[in-house]
Amino acid sequence: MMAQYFALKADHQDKLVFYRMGDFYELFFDDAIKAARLLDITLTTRGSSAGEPIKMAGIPFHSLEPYLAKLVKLGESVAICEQVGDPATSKGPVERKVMRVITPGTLTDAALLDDKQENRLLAIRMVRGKMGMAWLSLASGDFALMDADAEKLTSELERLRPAEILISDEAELTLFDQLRIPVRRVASWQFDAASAERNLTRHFAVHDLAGFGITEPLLALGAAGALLEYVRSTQGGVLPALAGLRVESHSQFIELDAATRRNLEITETIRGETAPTLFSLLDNCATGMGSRLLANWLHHPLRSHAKILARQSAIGTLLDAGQNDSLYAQLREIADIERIVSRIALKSARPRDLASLRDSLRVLPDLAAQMPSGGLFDGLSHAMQAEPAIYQQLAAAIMPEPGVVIREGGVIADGYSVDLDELRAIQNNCGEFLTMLEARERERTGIATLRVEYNRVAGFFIEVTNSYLGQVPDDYRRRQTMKNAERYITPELKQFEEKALSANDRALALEKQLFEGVIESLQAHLATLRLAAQAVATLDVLVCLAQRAQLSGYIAPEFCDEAMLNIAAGRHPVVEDQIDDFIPNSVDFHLARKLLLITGPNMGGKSTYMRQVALIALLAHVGSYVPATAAKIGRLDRIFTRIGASDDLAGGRSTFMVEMTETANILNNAGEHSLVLMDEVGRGTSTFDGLALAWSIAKALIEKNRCYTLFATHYFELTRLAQDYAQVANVHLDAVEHKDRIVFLHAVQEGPASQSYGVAVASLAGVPKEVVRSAKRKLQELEQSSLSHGLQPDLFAPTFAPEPELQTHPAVEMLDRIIPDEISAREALEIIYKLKELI
Ligand SMILES: Nc1ncnc2c1ncn2[C@@H]1O[C@H](COP(=O)(O)OP(=O)(O)OP(=O)(O)O)[C@@H](O)[C@H]1O
Repeated sequence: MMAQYFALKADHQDKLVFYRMGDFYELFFDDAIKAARLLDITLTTRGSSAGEPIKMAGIPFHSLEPYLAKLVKLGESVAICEQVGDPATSKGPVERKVMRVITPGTLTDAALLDDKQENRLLAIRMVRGKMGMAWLSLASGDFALMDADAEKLTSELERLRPAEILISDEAELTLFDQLRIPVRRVASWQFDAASAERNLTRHFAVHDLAGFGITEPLLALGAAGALLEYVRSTQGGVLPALAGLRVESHSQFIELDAATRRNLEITETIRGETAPTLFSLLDNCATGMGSRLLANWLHHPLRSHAKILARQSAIGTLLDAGQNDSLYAQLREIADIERIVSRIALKSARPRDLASLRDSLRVLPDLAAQMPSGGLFDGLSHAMQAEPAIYQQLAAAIMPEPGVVIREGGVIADGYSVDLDELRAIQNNCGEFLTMLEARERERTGIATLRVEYNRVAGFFIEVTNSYLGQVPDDYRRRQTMKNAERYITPELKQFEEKALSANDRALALEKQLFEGVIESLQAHLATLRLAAQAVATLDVLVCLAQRAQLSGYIAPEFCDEAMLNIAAGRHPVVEDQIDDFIPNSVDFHLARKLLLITGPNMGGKSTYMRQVALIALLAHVGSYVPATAAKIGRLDRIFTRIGASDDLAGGRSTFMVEMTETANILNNAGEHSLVLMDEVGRGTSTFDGLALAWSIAKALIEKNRCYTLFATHYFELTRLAQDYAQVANVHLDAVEHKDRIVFLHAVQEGPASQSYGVAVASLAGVPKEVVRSAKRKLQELEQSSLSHGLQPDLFAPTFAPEPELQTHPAVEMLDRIIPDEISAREALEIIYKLKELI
């Protein structure tokens, strides 16, 4: 048996092998040690191998799923090895085979998947500063490719949040080893683009991939090849039918780098929790498909105004129609068609999947009829009217409430197959037949005590007590002799016995075959069903956004081509949901006003204000309504944020290093259509360093990047930038003393903050009066001296006075004029003397 185990394990070195032995799955050797630790199960030993006791740990077969769920969450992969031979008849160990391979990125099982999250497998191929990415969500069938610059790796990982990553065994691992995502290395030849292209054209049965938008060589094709090979290996050697192939490009979406996705707390808080986030606030979707699509939309704000407006006007239509509650109620009745369809494609759908699909398809025409018309809705309605034949077939084939597993039967509806009905009738009518036979035989033979019975040993028989043996007819064949009676069988009873005993087995086998037939016939409709699923998800998200717009008083933002970002009385969607009196604030950016320096006390609301601007811009580009009274937005291509101090200790970078890396990314990439949020940049280092950096960074953003910038700072000295640059404006948040407490006003006002709040806060916090008094005196002194010397004279003037024009040194000028090939050695020497004099 161990030899069999070693042979199987050899093919699954990097996975935990669950080896079925009777009612248990056992793990051996290192797998056992690991599983015992991860699953908190007992580690034992049994027998020995190479003189060492064999380490072993096991779990009962019926509690497999929760253990799998736990392992997959921890990023482990599992190969499940079942007994496929019959223990009763096999000589030596029962034949075993790996029947299922479960890896974090290739899950399709409803029990192991998170309803609200896409589960993606991502393959990456890096070549000289570029990377090709291919990702597939096996549970939804979404398959996409993209080429990008290799430096976008972190932001892409943050955007796609894969559950598992494949890289070539030659790739540099350092890029990935800090990740908490399981990374699997596969042979580099699997990343071959040419064979991937051939495989894909064959898979989709197309001449070339131009129809998918692939007209030139893509690095991502190689990644797709490795990805599909891996998927094939986890799915028993068969590649499931893929829904299609998309090629994404950065230019479609507003770019958000990794830090920005985290800082804006789109689907995860900075601390890694799932709420409160923008997604947790907005997600009131009726279906898991809707929730996943909403998360996807939030991470992929669109650049195309036309596409945004299509979504926005659909939300407007829903608001006008006022039927959101009833649409929502209908959507609640729809199952996760998207995932069911993928399980159908993988041929792993269960009976209840088909029942849920049938029940959902029944609702769809009503839903389509109830939906408003025009715009996006026409396409959605069309997609929802999946061919009625699919519903009819499922309705005819599947029982209203089918059994959980096909092996136990009770799945195929009565009336679907004559043969099955007959087999079932035999089982159901067994008792009736026996009573009827008994009555008839009693009458025929005149033996009143004749009995027709069944037991497991003898099967069916007619029992006649010894005293009546003389009356037994000729067609009775003796089957068994008892003490006081004889047991007989007749040809009729024999025939019945055969039918009855095998009816159950045959019915189960036939049900399985019919069920597989239904799954097979659905293969032709996968695309239609997927479109229907997408349409439901889209409607769900639109209804959800419309409901939020109504509930929280959001408005439709306007878009234009001028350079502007104007939000009137905007609110932070998440913060406003959590507190009672949120103070709305406006923002107004245009060509002549591109950087806002925000000053104000701690807790004044600076971060909230900045984030709300970014979140409103983001929501607007998702197509949603936004929390404001009016908004007008010009072209936007990227959103960057540098907010808060977050240590990346695991990554070995200090707070300040993280801050500067993020800042460098902004300075290198922000353009005039970008929105940049800078929160207290420079505070991670000494005051002078920090101030100097903050100043230069702000200057670069104004002069070079020319982006829309919200720049919050505690360095009051920076407010002077407004005097130097017309595009800079100071705004501030204020706090006032009220009785014995400090009240934050949270309203953004023009001009720099007054500096005195620090002392006021100190006083309110109970700092002794004499210290406060002395601080006030010192403050006055400092203010006086800065007034007489100009702001920050000794600190700043030397560093930040405009740098004098560089004058070229005469020696350099002279050198510049020399043409070395045209001078003699003697002239050269003379020149050296002259140069010497010039220095
Ligand atoms: N516009 C607002 N209306 C009402 N309350 C607000 C508003 N803005 C912020 N707040 C409240 O003030 C708290 C502090 O806000 P925020 O973190 O934005 O301050 P901050 O100025 O960035 O502070 P720090 O400088 O310490 O980071 C928030 O948690 C929120 O409760």
